[in-house]
Amino acid sequence: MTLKFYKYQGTGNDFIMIDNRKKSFKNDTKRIAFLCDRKFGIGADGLILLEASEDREDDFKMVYFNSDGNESSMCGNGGRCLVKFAQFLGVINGKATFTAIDGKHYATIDEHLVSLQMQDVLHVEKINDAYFLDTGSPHHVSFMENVDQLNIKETGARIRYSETYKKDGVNVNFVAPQEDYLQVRTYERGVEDETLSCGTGVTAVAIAAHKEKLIQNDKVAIVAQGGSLSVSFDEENGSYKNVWLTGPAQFVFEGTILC
Ligand SMILES: N[C@@H](CCC[C@H](N)C(=O)O)C(=O)O
Repeated sequence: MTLKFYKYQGTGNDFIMIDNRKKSFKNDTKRIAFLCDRKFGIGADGLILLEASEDREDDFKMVYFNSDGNESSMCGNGGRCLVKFAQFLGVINGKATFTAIDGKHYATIDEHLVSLQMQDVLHVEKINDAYFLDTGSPHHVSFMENVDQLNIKETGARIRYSETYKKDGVNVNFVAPQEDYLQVRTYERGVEDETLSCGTGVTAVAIAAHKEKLIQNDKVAIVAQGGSLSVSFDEENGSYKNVWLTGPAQFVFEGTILC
C-alpha cells in the first residue's frame, strides 16, 4: 500500500503519525517496525494512529506502537505530538479530550507548547535506592550525581531485563539533580535504546524526586537530552493527582511510503 504519513517530534522523541479515522491502515508488527527503521524506513521512536473514538466525549483516540512494532502503554511525548497533529487535521481547536490505552487525557495548546494531563499516580514503590512507578507506562527512576558519562543503552538494558522487571520490562530513567532542574537520560523499552526524551519518563522522575524530597515545589523543570519539559502535580497523602506534562511538539515533515 502507499501510506501517507506525517512526522512529529517532542523534545527529540520522534513519531510517525497516521490519520486512521477511516481504518485504512492495518496494524502489522513487521510493517510498523519497518516504517520506524532509521535506515530502511522513515525512522522514528514510535508510530501513532489517530482514530475515531467510540466515546462521544472524545475528539479522537490514540493508538501507540513502539519502534519494535508492538503496541505499548502510554506515550507522553507522543500524546503531545498527536494533539498537534489533531490540530493540523482540524479535528480540534486549541484543546483536546482523547482516550489512550491508559484512559482519558485532556490537553491544551499554547503556541508551540502542548500540555497533557497524565494519569493519577497512586502508588510509588521504593526498590533499593531507586523508585518504580507507573505514569501510564512503567518506569524505574535512579538518582545519581552525574549522568553525562553513563552508557545508557548498556546500563538501561541491564535493569530492563533484570529479574525484577523481566516479565513486563520497564523504561529506565537516570537522573542528576541540578540547582533548579533535573537532568534526565532515559532508556526506552520497545526502542531498546536511549531516546532523546520520554514524557511518561520525565513525569515519573518529577514524582520520584518529590518522594525523595529533592524538590519541594509542585512544578518541576526537567532537561532531557532533546530539550526542556515541565511537570506539575497536586500531592496529597502520597498520591499524585492533576499531573500535567508540558513541552514543545513540532511537525517535522510529511510524505508517502510504499509499505
Ligand atoms: N516515549 C514515550 C514512552 C513510550 C512507551 C514506552 N517505550 C513503553 O513501552 O513503555 C513517552 O514519551 O512517554
